[in-house]
Amino acid sequence: MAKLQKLSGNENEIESIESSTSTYSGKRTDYLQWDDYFMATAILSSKRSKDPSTQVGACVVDNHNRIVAIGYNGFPRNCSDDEFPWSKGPDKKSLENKNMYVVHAEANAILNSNGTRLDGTRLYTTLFPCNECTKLIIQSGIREIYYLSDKYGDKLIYRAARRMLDAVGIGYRQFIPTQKQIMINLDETN
Ligand SMILES: Nc1ccn([C@H]2C[C@H](O)[C@@H](COP(=O)(O)O)O2)c(=O)n1
Ligand SMILES: [Zn+2]
Repeated sequence: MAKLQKLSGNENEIESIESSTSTYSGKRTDYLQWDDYFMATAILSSKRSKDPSTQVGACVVDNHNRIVAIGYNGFPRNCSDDEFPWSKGPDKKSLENKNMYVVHAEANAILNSNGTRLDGTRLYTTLFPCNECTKLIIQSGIREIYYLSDKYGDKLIYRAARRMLDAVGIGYRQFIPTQKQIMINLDETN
């Protein structure tokens, strides 16, 4: 609980005000910080993914903190989630391997940007970008990457991704949220 102090009518007397959620001005203090908001948006977007093992979400933000693109991993438009495989099949090269078909979250976000230029923007993604998405990130002008997980970081394609990002000077940083949990009550009315 935050403890605020203000000078009362008697200038020597200090009045203590207990407040948990607002400042003296009345402003809420427990509002969502920008970075948490953008990563939470990426996480929310990942909830749309049908991938049973890894759901990824991505959110692109401009210099004015406006969200300009969002995406999650899924099959291309009109490739049915009920017909294409969501497993990895017998091996990497099998037609039954989802990776033959899935569009990654970061790629979908870039493709969903609706013609908005992405030069100078930041990418918030729940998983570190692979080499293919990194090529798109570089070409689209994204300048900074915040990621939550790097669970495949040792794999060759992710090492290639880092090599490209380092070469072109795109910064990447693991995101540490300021709050662990955000509750969303879809039934909420004010
Ligand atoms: N940066 C990334 C990495 C992977 N994805 C997608 C591709 C798959 O749908 C899933 C990974 O599946 P797993 O190998 O864990 O079974 O995540 C992505 O969108 N962005
Ligand atoms: Zn990718």
